[in-house]
Amino acid sequence: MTLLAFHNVACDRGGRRLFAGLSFALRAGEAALLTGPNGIGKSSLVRLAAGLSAPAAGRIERGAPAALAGEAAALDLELPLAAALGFWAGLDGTRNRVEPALAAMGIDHLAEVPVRFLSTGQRKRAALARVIASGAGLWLLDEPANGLDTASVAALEAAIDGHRADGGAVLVASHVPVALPNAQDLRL
Ligand SMILES: Nc1ncnc2c1ncn2[C@@H]1O[C@H](COP(=O)(O)OP(=O)(O)OP(=O)(O)O)[C@@H](O)[C@H]1O
Repeated sequence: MTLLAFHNVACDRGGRRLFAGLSFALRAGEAALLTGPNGIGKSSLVRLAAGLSAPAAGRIERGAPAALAGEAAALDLELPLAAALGFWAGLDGTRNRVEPALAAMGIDHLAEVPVRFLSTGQRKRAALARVIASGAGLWLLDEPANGLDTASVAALEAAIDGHRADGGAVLVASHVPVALPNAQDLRL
């Protein structure tokens, strides 16, 4: 089953063409690592994959719901962490996944701490826990290792491995090495 496919996609931003003719597909269990210099268009590609913007040319297919972890954590700063994640999980119908997601990212001890008190790395881990708890088949992770300590990068890698083993697919844009066994290499 194909979870994400780009067919001859072009992307324009601010009236400038960032890339064109891009085709790739992610099937169940697959991953792609997206790399390239600053400003080349990695985040723009991830936004296209999420359906947050439209391609200038070509076609994008999604075969499963997508969950995006980008620059902002998109969590209510005033709520305790578990409740902030629970808000999204409630919309996704996956409240039972919040606790295991917190544990997967090693932040279960912070469940009752308001999001505004979390450190940069803890917020990043919380944003990743939100994706893990979403139940979405397609994970779109834009610089997921930014601000993470070594143990948290390992936790992220383990979560990705588990998601792929469950038939999910993952697109990761990263400047920092993230171990993604047998991943497609997408270089912009
Ligand atoms: N809303 C926007 N309007 C106009 N130009 C934009 C907009 N968003 C991004 N751009 C431009 O599009 C280009 C690609 O940006 P993008 O964020 O996709 O790059 P990136 O490869 O993810 O970079 P980095 O490695 O620095 O995160 C940049 O030149 C950026 O200035």
